[in-house]
Amino acid sequence: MSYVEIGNISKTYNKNVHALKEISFTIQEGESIGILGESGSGKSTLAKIISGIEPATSGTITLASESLNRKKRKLISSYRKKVQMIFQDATSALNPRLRVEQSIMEPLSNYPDIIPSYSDVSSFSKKRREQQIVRDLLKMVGLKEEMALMYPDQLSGGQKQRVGIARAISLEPSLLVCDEPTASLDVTVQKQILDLLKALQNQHNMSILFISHDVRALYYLCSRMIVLKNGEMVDTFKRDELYDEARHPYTKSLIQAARVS
Ligand SMILES: Nc1ncnc2c1ncn2[C@@H]1O[C@H](COP(=O)(O)OP(=O)(O)OP(=O)(O)O)[C@@H](O)[C@H]1O
Repeated sequence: MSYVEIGNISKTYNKNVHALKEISFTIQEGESIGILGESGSGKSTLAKIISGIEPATSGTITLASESLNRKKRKLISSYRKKVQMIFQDATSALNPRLRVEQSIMEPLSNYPDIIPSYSDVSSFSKKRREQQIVRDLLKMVGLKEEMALMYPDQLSGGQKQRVGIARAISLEPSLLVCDEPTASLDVTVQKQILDLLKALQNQHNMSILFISHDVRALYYLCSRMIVLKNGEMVDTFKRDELYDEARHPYTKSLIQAARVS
């Protein structure tokens, strides 16, 4: 059975904007799936629905055989712990008044019972435990320990995105939803972030849903891709089928656009 099952998800805004129409697909444990589509195709809407941030108008989401039932707060809370999201704009995703260490600890403070498996902290006092967890997470995302005390405006775009990733993986999610996390970064930093996501995915056997309009980023990271156009799923294929003749004309036009840009 698939780890995540998305069944006929539709989303309508203001009664007449059909942002998503009957989207269905599955994600296996440890798999990285790419969602490709131009601006307005429904990518962010899908990301928010799968992350549990926004409700779908209709359809179902199942994670490890458990349905996302938005009417039951306990289920929503357990779902949100397992599915974390990182955003395109790392600056607005971080509270400017919080130090890096506070931002990183924020999600874990909502789940005080969790002792993360990446830190051996069970016998520590609360303060020492938090310091050690922050230290371990900073290391995992390739940031120096000293950065724990900095504020977001003292960090580069790539460093902020790494802090966002540290926050997101702090709860050891099974699924990480990444909504264009590299779009506002320069090319070399983009590659570093993609490499970081790849490494974390391998270390933690995490599934990744990576949303982008950048065919090259998806090709680099994802083993399977889904193409959205005007809220509809028009194509789906494995990574090595990207350049096949059988691709939907819309997919071909996105590939062509990536070649010339
Ligand atoms: N809160 C909202 N209220 C009304 N319409 C919305 C809302 N959010 C999104 N939409 C509409 O839904 C459609 C899909 O938007 P969405 O942001 O999901 O696209 P996208 O593929 O992520 O675009 P981009 O790449 O530009 O971020 C668009 O027509 C958009 O205007």
